[in-house]
Amino acid sequence: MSFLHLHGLRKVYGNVTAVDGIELAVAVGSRTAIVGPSGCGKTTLLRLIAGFETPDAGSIVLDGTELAGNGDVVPAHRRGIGVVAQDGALFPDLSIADNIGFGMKRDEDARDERIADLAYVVGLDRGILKRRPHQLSGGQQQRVALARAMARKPRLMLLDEPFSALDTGLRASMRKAVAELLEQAGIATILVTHDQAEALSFADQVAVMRDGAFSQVGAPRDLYLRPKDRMIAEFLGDSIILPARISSGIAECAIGHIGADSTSPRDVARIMLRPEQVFLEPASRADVANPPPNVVFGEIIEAEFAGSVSTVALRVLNSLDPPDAAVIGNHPLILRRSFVDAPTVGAIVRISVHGKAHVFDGTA
Ligand SMILES: Nc1ncnc2c1ncn2[C@@H]1O[C@H](COP(=O)(O)OP(=O)(O)OP(=O)(O)O)[C@@H](O)[C@H]1O
Repeated sequence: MSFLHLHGLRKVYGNVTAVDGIELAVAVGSRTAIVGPSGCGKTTLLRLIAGFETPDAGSIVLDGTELAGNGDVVPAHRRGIGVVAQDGALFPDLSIADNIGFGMKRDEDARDERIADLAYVVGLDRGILKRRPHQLSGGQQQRVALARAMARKPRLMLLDEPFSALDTGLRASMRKAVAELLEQAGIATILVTHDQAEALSFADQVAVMRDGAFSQVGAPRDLYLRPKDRMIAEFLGDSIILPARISSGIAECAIGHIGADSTSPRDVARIMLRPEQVFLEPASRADVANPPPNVVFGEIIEAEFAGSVSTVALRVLNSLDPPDAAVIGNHPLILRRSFVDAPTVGAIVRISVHGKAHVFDGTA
C-alpha cells in the first residue's frame, strides 16, 4: 500500500529546473534511498517533501492527505515528518537533553524519561545528556539529531546524507542501527545519498536520480543486476560492458557464450556483467593453443594489488566472436574484485562467467 505518493513534482529556481516529473510511491514502514550525483536535485526533493519548499507543479500525498498540490500547502511543522540533515543541525546552546526534547512540550508527562528513552534507543549514554553538542563526536551528534527527529513521532523520516561526515566503519554501523531502529518503530524512511553502496544496502527501494528526474526506480538487487542503461550500471558499481549477439537466450561475446537475461534475438546488443560474476583460473599457453570449445583464455597485462580488492587488466587471447575482437583487443578487460591469490602480470588465465549477462535495451 502506498503511504507517500509523489506525482509529477517539479521545482524551478530561476533558470535551473532542480526537480522535474518525479513519480514515487513509498510503502508503509519501508525504506527508500534516492541516489544520484551532486546537483541532481536530491536535497530539493527532500525539501519539497518536508515542506521547506513549495512545488511549482505536482502533488505530495501522505497517508491520504494532500500536503501540496492543487489545494493549500500544509506547513512543514504540521506534516508529521522528521528530518535529519547532513550536519545534524543541533542547537549549539542547548544541552543534549534539550536538543532531543526540543519538539516536546515543556510540561509533557515524563518528559525527562522520554528523552532518556530516546537517547537509549539511538544508542547514546545517559551520561551525555547534560553536555552541549560541541562536546560530542560526529557520530554521537547524528544520533542526537535522529533522537530529536524521532521525539516528534514522525510518520515519515527524511535523512539527507546523515552519515556522510562519519568514517567508514562508524558509517556502516550507524546505517545498520538507524535502519533497524526506524523499522522497529514502523517509520517509513527516505534516505538521500550520493553513495551507491549505502543506497543499495539501506533500502528496499532505490531511485536513481539524474538531472532532476528519476532514471530508474526499483529493488536494489534489480537495479544492480538489471540497470536500464550504461550510466546507471556504472553509477551503481563496477561493470564490464561488452558488445554481444543474443540468440536463444545466449549472449555470444568476446569472453564466451553466456546465459542472457533476455531471450529476444539481437545481432547487435550490449551486455553487462558485474566483476563478481567473472572468475579467472590459472592456465598455460599450451591450453590456449588447444582451447576446448567455448573456453576463453586471457593474459594479465596489468595488475594492481590494493589489499582485499585488486585490479587486473587482461587481454583476451582467443576471443570467440570476431566482431568483438577489435574492441577487446584495443581495450583490455578491467576486473576489480577480491581474489584469494590475485594473478600477476604475464599470467595466463581461463575466464569463466557465473550467472546471467544483463542485456541492455537498445545498443547504448
Ligand atoms: N535555493 C536555490 N536557489 C537556486 N538554485 C538552487 C537552490 N537550491 C538548489 N538549487 C540548484 O538546484 C539544483 C539541484 O540542487 P540540489 O541541492 O537539490 O542537488 P543535490 O543532488 O542535493 O546535490 P548535492 O549532492 O551536491 O547536495 C542544483 O543545480 C542547485 O544549484
